[in-house]
Amino acid sequence: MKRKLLITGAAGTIGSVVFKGLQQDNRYDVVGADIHADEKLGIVQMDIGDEARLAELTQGIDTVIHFAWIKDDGDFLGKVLAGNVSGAYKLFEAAVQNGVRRMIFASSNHATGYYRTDEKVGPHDPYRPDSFYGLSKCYIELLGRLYSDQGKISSFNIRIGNFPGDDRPHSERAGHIWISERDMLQLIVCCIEADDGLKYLNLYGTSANSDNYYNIDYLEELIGYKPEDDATKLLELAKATGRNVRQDETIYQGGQQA
Ligand SMILES: NC(=O)C1=CN([C@@H]2O[C@H](COP(=O)(O)OP(=O)(O)OC[C@H]3O[C@@H](n4cnc5c(N)ncnc54)[C@H](O)[C@@H]3O)[C@@H](O)[C@H]2O)C=CC1
Ligand SMILES: O=C(O)[C@H]1OC(=O)[C@H](O)[C@@H](O)[C@@H]1O
Repeated sequence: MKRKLLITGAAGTIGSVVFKGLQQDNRYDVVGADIHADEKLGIVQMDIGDEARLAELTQGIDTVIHFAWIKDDGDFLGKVLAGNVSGAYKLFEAAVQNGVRRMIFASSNHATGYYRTDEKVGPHDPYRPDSFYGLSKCYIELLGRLYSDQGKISSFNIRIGNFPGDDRPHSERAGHIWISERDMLQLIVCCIEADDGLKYLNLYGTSANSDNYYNIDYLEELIGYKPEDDATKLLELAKATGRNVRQDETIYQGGQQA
């Protein structure tokens, strides 16, 4: 039987690529949902704050892939807490009520953005959020930890590096954290298909960048993730062909200067 997937934020930069990729994979039946419905693309309407709609959409779902996000870090009490964090809670509740097997959450490199750029960071290093945005990602990761420890759902948090939407790295910083479209799709499939015994996982989502800030090597053995692209090489090529590469090396991995 096909696995039934729900993708939130399916009209967004990453969600649209993943939605299209998974629709073409005959192992899956995919429902794409977003606050901006798109009839042509088959994306249904859903507001992450609407509990009744979430209860409806999570029925019969095997795996939820949660990308929906309101990008406004300036409004901590409103958009961040009352929007994104509360929305994630409502989604988890609906998923658990409907017996969803696994939640894959689009976390971010900014959950640990205050590590220095000369450090190599792995999933067991302590949180070091560099913004309210990063902090809210930590909070939602821990929501997943709680539900997982309670035995209610398997919960994976992918700390995505940089996915700009045109499938190429644009800056020195991206050279350390970028992920290509095909690697993102592969990683999502690996997370969906990972052993049911894996109840909780934090991982960094990047391509095989030669200068990665993060340790991702163990993922091949653990979940079969074998990234094919390397931002460092692509940036060298870009420079050689005269394309502009932003010089934005910073003190901290998340891009903060102080
Ligand atoms: N693009 C990147 O480089 C990175 C993205 N991420 C995370 O990945 C996720 C997706 O990122 P992008 O695709 O870049 O963002 P995006 O802004 O392009 O997509 C977000 C989608 O969520 C939808 N949305 C917003 N509010 C909603 C609501 N109340 N209910 C339902 N849908 C709603 C938007 O309409 C949009 O289609 C986000 O959670 C983001 O924090 C993490 C690290 C890096
Ligand atoms: O750090 C980065 O480059 C990216 O990190 C994120 O978490 C953001 O969602 C994305 O808009 C940034 O571009």
